[in-house]
Amino acid sequence: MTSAPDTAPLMLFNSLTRSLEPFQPVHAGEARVYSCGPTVYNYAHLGNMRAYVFADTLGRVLSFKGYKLRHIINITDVGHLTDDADDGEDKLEKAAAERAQSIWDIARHYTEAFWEDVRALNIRQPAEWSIATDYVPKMIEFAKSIADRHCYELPSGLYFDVSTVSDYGSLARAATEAGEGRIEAVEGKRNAQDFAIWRKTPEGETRQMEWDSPWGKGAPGWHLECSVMSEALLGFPFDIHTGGIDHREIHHPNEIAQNQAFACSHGSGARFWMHNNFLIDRTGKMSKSSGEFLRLPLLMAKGIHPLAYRLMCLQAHYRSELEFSWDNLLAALTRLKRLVMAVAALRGQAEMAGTVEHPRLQQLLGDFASAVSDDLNTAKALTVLDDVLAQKKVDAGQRLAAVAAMDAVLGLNLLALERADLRLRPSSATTDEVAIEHRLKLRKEARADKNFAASDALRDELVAAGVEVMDGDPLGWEWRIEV
Ligand SMILES: Nc1ncnc2c1ncn2[C@@H]1O[C@H](COP(=O)(O)OP(=O)(O)OP(=O)(O)O)[C@@H](O)[C@H]1O
Ligand SMILES: [Zn+2]
Repeated sequence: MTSAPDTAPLMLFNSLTRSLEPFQPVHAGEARVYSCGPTVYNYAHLGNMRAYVFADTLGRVLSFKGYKLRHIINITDVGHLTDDADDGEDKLEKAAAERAQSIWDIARHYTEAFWEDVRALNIRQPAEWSIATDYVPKMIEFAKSIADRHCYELPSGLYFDVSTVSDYGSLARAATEAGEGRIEAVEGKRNAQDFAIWRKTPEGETRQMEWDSPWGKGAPGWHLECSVMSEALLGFPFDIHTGGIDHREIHHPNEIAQNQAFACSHGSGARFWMHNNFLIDRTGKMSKSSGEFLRLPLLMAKGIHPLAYRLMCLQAHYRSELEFSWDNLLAALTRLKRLVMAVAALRGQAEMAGTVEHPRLQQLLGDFASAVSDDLNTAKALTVLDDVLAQKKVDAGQRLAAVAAMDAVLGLNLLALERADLRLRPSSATTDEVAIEHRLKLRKEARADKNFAASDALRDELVAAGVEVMDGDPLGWEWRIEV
């Protein structure tokens, strides 16, 4: 392994100022990052996972730049309504009622499914997964401390008065104009954008999840949760708060308002607010509410390795919309296979990673560092990796060291994967590895006997079972992926 000759300052796009700013840590040598986590009422779709590939890449870049990373991702198991503003029902209560199941079972099931996707995408474990329901007592304390000066009570809950903080909604920019009408008209609200930080259980009803509070039985508001967990685990101000770009409009402005109220001397609570753009498909933003949506396990069932999706994300800039298409994904899979084969070949040539001394490689490491330091330009960084692999004349051990340093940022697991690991069996396949190897052996014998009719028939059988025979390729065969 080696450290990069890295002099480029880390520039990150701050949604607060809509500009690139140099990263200066609040605590010397450390980077504290909070990412809004999934609402666990359903499976995460590929779009949701883009948000965590982005947050993970950011964390990896911060580690690469030498900061000691403390990353928190929360799990929202209460409080997120079917509309991001104050409209609708709690997403988890709704799912539980529809399926006649306990909320706790639903939350556990989807949390575990989410964690599987996280592992499959080689997203590093955060320092903590903070579970919202574990923090309710702290949420009540937080709300109590700001209630007198910033909140008022209505029959439906405790509301935050957004006129009590300066510049409410400046993160969203358009919030004031778009604000009217985007929020359920609750009788007695002082401003259209005021939001519930505590929702009382309506008289005569019981909720599966409810807690006692000074404002009666009820549940916390979603925005309150992230303010409280980020403060409790990272302290105000911390360095970077991340989320999908939809959060720039309501959720994060509301978090900021609460943070301002709680700790007025620390501004918005975080120095940087960073947002990934959407994964879209032909119908627009991929979302759970839209019924059919793509999940990572579906890709795997089709025989596509999950890291091909990670690579597809890295090929685009996190602030650009990324259109999902099977062609795009299959192209990423092909690129991943090439990378894996090239690195496996290097591993075959070098016993172990050496130290990067070759000037060309040092220069490429510098280019890589500049690319990722330029607001996480992973697309460019990937082309630098290609360049390293193309330096056929340079010592393999040194190249391997450079690849290792780069893959620590890209997270493609290039030092461990073999091309055969990418050969995922599609669930539609009607044969297995043992039967395939057996047929290939028979086919080899038939060819040795010059029995080409038999050899062709065996090949056709394999094709019919979803297997491509690759004469001349060391791997010998591959699953055919039909999408
Ligand atoms: N299509 C998308 N592309 C990229 N990020 C997304 C997309 N949709 C949601 N996100 C982000 O995914 C993260 C997790 O979102 P969450 O689980 O709260 O989803 P949701 O809002 O309940 O569902 P929906 O997918 O219907 O919007 C958030 O940071 C959110 O901004
Ligand atoms: Zn949040």
